[in-house]
Amino acid sequence: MVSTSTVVVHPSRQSLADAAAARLVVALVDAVSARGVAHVSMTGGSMGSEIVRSLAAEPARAAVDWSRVHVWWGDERYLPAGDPDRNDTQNDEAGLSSLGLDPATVHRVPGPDASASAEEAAEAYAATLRSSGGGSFDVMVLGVGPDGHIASLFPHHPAAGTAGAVTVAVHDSPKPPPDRVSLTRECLERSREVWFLVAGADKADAVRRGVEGSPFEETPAAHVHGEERTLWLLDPDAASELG
Ligand SMILES: O=C(O)[C@H](O)[C@@H](O)[C@H](O)[C@H](O)COP(=O)(O)O
Repeated sequence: MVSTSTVVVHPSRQSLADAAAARLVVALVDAVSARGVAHVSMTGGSMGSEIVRSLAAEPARAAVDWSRVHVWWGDERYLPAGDPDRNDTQNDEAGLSSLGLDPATVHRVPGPDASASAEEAAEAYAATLRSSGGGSFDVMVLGVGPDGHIASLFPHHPAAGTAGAVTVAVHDSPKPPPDRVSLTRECLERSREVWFLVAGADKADAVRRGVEGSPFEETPAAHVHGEERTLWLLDPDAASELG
């Protein structure tokens, strides 16, 4: 059972980030009170850091028992730990490390300093997902590329259609850097809620295709839904081509 998409347009990029952060606080509080633990998957890209920056400034964040929150990433650039181009590094710099998370439940994808290949890193991340109760997320936060990619699942890319696995190594990514590790589509969908965070006129066509429908090979974002809810959280520019 997958949910239909709900579109929410915010007055600006900043209010999109702020509202998404507030929404995430409530989702995490509810998950911890219902199940004693919360699993959230964060994203790279500009909006991935914007929501973290807003979260770090959100007064209500104090309501979250961060020691019970597991943080994952929908994808990671295959670069050494601490590399400025890694998604987790950029999220750290935006304030992730100031939230009070337990480092043991911040699950970082191994880089070439801790694995022999992106394939080995993907396998290790999958093993962590299996052993840490991940692979079933309360919230899956995803940015969307101008081409309709999500995580590191790119249109017409051989890795995008990977089935029967929760992670995949991606090479020759059309968005640099070329080597990455990504959750697969079926893993992304093991989420109670999927939230697409999208801002900017350059995404308007991808948003239209994502919301109104397009083949997976052309628009992976159109084929990832939450089990309970799928939200397209947009600024006016990103929503500008919706009917
Ligand atoms: O590793 C990455 O590059 C991201 O995970 C990627 O999927 C990103 O979320 C989109 O490309 C949107 O990025 P922007 O919000 O910066 O356009």
